[in-house]
Amino acid sequence: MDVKDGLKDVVATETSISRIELVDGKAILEYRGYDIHELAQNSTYEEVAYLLLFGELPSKSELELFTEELKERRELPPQVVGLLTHLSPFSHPMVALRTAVSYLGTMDRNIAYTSHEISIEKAKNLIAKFPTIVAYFHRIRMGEKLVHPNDDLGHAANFLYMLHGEEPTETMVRAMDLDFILHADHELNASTFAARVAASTLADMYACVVAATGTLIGPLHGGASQRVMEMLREVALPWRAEKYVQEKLERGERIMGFGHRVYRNVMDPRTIELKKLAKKLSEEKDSKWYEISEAIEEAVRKHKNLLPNVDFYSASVYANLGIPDDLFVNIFAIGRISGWTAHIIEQYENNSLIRPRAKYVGPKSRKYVPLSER
Ligand SMILES: CC(=O)SCCNC(=O)CCNC(=O)[C@H](O)C(C)(C)COP(=O)(O)OP(=O)(O)OC[C@H]1O[C@@H](n2cnc3c(N)ncnc32)[C@H](O)[C@@H]1OP(=O)(O)O
Ligand SMILES: O=C([O-])CC(=O)C(=O)O
Repeated sequence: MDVKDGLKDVVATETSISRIELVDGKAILEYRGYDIHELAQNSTYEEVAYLLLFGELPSKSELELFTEELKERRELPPQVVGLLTHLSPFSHPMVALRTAVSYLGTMDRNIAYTSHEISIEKAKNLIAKFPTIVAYFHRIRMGEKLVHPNDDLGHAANFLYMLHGEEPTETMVRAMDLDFILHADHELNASTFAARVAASTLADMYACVVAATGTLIGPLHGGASQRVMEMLREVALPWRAEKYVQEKLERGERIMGFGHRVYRNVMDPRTIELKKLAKKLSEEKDSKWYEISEAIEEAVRKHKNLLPNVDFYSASVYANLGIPDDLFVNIFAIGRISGWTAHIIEQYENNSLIRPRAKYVGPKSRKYVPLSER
């Protein structure tokens, strides 16, 4: 039996949602056939979420309808708000998010149905409610009054408004929107795979999304950006980056926000966009985080020849958007929920139970010893 540790390079399914291809030392990332750089430049998160769910870019009227539908679904049932107020304020916001998702499932009479129409309804509901859950939990734990969704604002602007309690600037809105677009999908990453494993048993969509959120929080996946921010704070000054990196590598420790299972020695196309965004925000807000990030990037390239991944420059972007460190992974989830739900639907519609084999390496054929003789 051949074992592929971590399923490295194993092609486990077919998908028409996103494509990653490495060509001549460059990476291509496309959502439904559209290049990520073009989407980053021209699109909005609502449009990208529609594209991921339905496979095509929406017409003007389709986009207007979809945007309206999301707005109508933003508010949380009072029971979910009640749940959030009962959680420990010390709970990680990602744990609160997955708990709220699970609770939403208890309120859905159609929970067990996996038909296309019903699944699309659930997906719209989750995409619309994710920002509200995150913003509400944050305000509740801080002892602040809830700021309800504002129908005059788009998805990204409304999230920042609910979080901070004031309307964000044009630059902040564009930055948040772009960040959501860049995080919306990424082929068979660990959290999407977890969602698809759950979906392959025909488990309900809430269960699949709980599996995905539970997987994203890990520091080797979406949880890395929070650790990147801890590192930026620890380094504190750009000139200290090189020594910090060198010593960390000498101790055999990993530098968070670097390395990638698929983009090995190839720049993640999202990092290119996020770095530009981080630079732009640093010019308008605090330049410190970007400058430290650049110094760390240079040092890691020099001492380990590793490239930054999507989580690296996200950290300085979020810091300049006034987002607390422990909400970083939730921001990732707000973007990724469209991709997760699209993958869950794709799995339901072309399903085969995901159940690989394991090579057994423990002791074999042992004789049972009665308790009294042990
Ligand atoms: C959204 C996302 O999920 S993006 C990834 C976010 N995660 C992180 O940023 C955490 C830090 N990065 C990592 O731990 C890894 O790069 C992963 C988990 C992302 C990918 O890991 P894998 O594909 O399994 O690569 P693997 O762990 O085999 O590493 C290959 C080599 O690079 C090294 N390496 C990989 N990433 C790092 C890192 N961040 N810091 C230091 N060394 C690293 C490994 O030590 C190993 O070196 P060696 O060959 O000298 O032993
Ligand atoms: O694809 C991966 O392994 C991790 C990643 O970059 C993502 O989920 O965005």
